[in-house]
Amino acid sequence: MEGVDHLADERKKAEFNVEAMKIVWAGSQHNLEVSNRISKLVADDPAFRKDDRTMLPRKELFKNTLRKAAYAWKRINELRLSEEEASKLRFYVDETAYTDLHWGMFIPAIKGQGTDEQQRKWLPLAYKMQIIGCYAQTELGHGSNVQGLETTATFDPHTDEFVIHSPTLTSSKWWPGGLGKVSTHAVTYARLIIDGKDHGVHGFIVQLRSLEDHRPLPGITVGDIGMKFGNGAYNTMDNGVLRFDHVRIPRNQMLMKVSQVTREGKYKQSDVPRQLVYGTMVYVRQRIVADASCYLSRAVCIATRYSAVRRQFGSQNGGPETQVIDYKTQQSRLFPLLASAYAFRFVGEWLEWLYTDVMQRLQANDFSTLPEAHACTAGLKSLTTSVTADGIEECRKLCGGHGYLCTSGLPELFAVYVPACTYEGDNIVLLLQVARFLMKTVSQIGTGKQPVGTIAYMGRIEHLMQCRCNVQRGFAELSADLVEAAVAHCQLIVVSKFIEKLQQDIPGEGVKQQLEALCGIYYLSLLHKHQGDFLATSYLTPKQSALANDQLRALYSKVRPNAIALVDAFNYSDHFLSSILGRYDGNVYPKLYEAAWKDPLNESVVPDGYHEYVRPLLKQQLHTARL
Ligand SMILES: CCCCCCCCCCCCCCCCCC(=O)SCCNC(=O)CCNC(=O)[C@H](O)C(C)(C)COP(=O)(O)OP(=O)(O)OC[C@H]1O[C@@H](n2cnc3c(N)ncnc32)[C@H](O)[C@@H]1OP(=O)(O)O
Ligand SMILES: Cc1cc2nc3c(=O)[nH]c(=O)nc-3n(C[C@H](O)[C@H](O)[C@H](O)COP(=O)(O)OP(=O)(O)OC[C@H]3O[C@@H](n4cnc5c(N)ncnc54)[C@H](O)[C@@H]3O)c2cc1C
Repeated sequence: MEGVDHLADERKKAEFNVEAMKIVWAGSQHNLEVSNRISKLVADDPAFRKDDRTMLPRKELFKNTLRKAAYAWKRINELRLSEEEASKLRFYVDETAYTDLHWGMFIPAIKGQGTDEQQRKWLPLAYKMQIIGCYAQTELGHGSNVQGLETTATFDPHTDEFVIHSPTLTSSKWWPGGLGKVSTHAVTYARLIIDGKDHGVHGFIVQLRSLEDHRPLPGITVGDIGMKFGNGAYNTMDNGVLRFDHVRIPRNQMLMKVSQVTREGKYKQSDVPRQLVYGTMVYVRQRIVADASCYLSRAVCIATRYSAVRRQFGSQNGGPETQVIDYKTQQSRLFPLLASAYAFRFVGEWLEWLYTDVMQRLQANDFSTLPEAHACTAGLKSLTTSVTADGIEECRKLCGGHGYLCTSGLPELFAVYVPACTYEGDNIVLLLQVARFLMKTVSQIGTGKQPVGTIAYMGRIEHLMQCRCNVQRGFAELSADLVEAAVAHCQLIVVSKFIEKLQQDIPGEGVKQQLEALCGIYYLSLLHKHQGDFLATSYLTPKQSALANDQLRALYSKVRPNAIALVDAFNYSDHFLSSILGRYDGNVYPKLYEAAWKDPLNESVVPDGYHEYVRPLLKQQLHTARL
């Protein structure tokens, strides 16, 4: 029935102040107010409709994305939205687009690696979208191994230019989002060659297309790399291929904050670590961690609401069947994901703080925390995206058969999210970076250097102090185990940041108690999952392990009556969730039934193709039957 809240009884069970929890989730009262206002703006505007996305053919889908991006930009200007509001608007429009790379990577790359003069020249154009940019690093032959990139930028002292060239097929740029059909410019990563000497990979601003007719400039071959996984999903993005045939750009289009090339062709390195060339990746990894909780919470919200609506078995004396959320097996799969969504929210907040702190230190030429920032952003990006991608798939299974329908919202959510495990650094490659950082720390403990920050605990582990380890020896051989150690290190960061959050003043009746329960579920479910390791290393006795498991089950019971309210606190509109199973009012069955009839296949009773392909078969059977 329309207008009836089928989850009303569930909402009445809540033992905490949901409005106060919304503030905790949003980060502040201000953030909540902005989110409410902007999400309503988007949801109320039919131009931002997205329920047809999985049905559109690629060309139509892509054109539709261009239309939405242009319309969003128009609204941002008409309403004079602040940068914060504009990025919220793009978030609620909820459609991956070339603008993600323009705002998320092209502009940050110029800000982070361009000189003041370069920023003054390029940023105003980019901010007004008078040029549109992408981040062209990955090639057909190399993505993870950035030092292995093959595109060249050769300095020509006669003309004071760089010649950008793709010497091999494998040097073709391959994957950059926004490149395929839209970008006019790209921050392009290429090997700097001066006088025959290779100075490694550097960033260059290269114009790709005419600002008049959008055709590729001479020497440029550019296009889209083709359909990707899933319907709708990431196919709204024009991931591209790009080749350069001796394309000339002025010398001042090399991004020169980290290193410079003079008019005479001298290569100069600033007094800053070379790794700052990778700075944009560190920034985006941090953003991806901050976003992981949004994707996971969205899937968890759908699965939790539907689990309260869905009933299977257990009817007593003709009464209603059991809500599937009451099965302990459902709880043991769902509640750790609910807890992870909150945990990732808080670690994301902390990482944002860490990143800001590192940037401030860099301004003051203090590079001491850069290795930790790299390890934390790389490791947490890997951990949170892996758990989130697996978690979305688990939520689909938690919704049974209906979870497989596109109208559940889960298939597209998974398809759009799962590449996060690969882009911005393959998750295993990133964990190997964390492992390297940990091994380096161990090797330094023996020399008396006291670890600080997220690795301070290593200084308190007795047997590590006796370790004498060489970072390279045995690293490759033991890399699979080291990756496990890196994951455990990142899990520890997440747990400790959750606990630190609980030490803060958290207003609102019952809010802190719910967060304490979720924190317990987060670490006890990890402990349960890895109990073999804890038992094998004698960090736990079998008795302690059993007690921990009892405690975990008790926490599931504690969270159960609050589950719906805990996902309501994410504050997602039905428009944003885009899921019949996750509807706020729980009115699932009539809406599923209604939606089926809207499928294009049901536009005619007899399908296209019947007369060519089905009818002849039936006729043949009639003929055979008569024989
Ligand atoms: C729809 C969903 C959206 C989510 C929304 C998010 C919102 C944001 C908006 C933006 C949207 C973006 C969407 C995403 C698009 C994807 C874009 C890409 O994939 S772009 C392409 C992304 N591509 C990739 O991510 C490629 C991944 N590969 C790499 O990053 C590198 O090749 C490498 C790190 C693996 C190795 O590098 P190599 O040079 O061989 O280095 P060595 O191993 O030899 O180590 C030498 C030393 O360097 C140190 N160090 C290393 N890195 C850093 C750092 N960053 N810093 C500091 N230090 C660093 C290292 O610790 C070591 O130190 P030490 O021990 O000597 O003291
Ligand atoms: C949707 C999407 C959007 C993207 N957007 C952009 C973009 O805007 N700009 C851009 O420049 N790039 C972009 N990329 C490219 C992306 O950054 C790379 O695909 C990513 O960095 C992984 O690199 P790869 O493809 O070379 O993987 P590979 O390195 O070839 O990985 C293949 C396998 O090898 C393993 N492996 C690799 N190296 C090691 C090692 N040292 N030790 C152990 N195992 C290893 C990996 O774990 C993986 O299992 C995008 C990719 C995708 C999927």
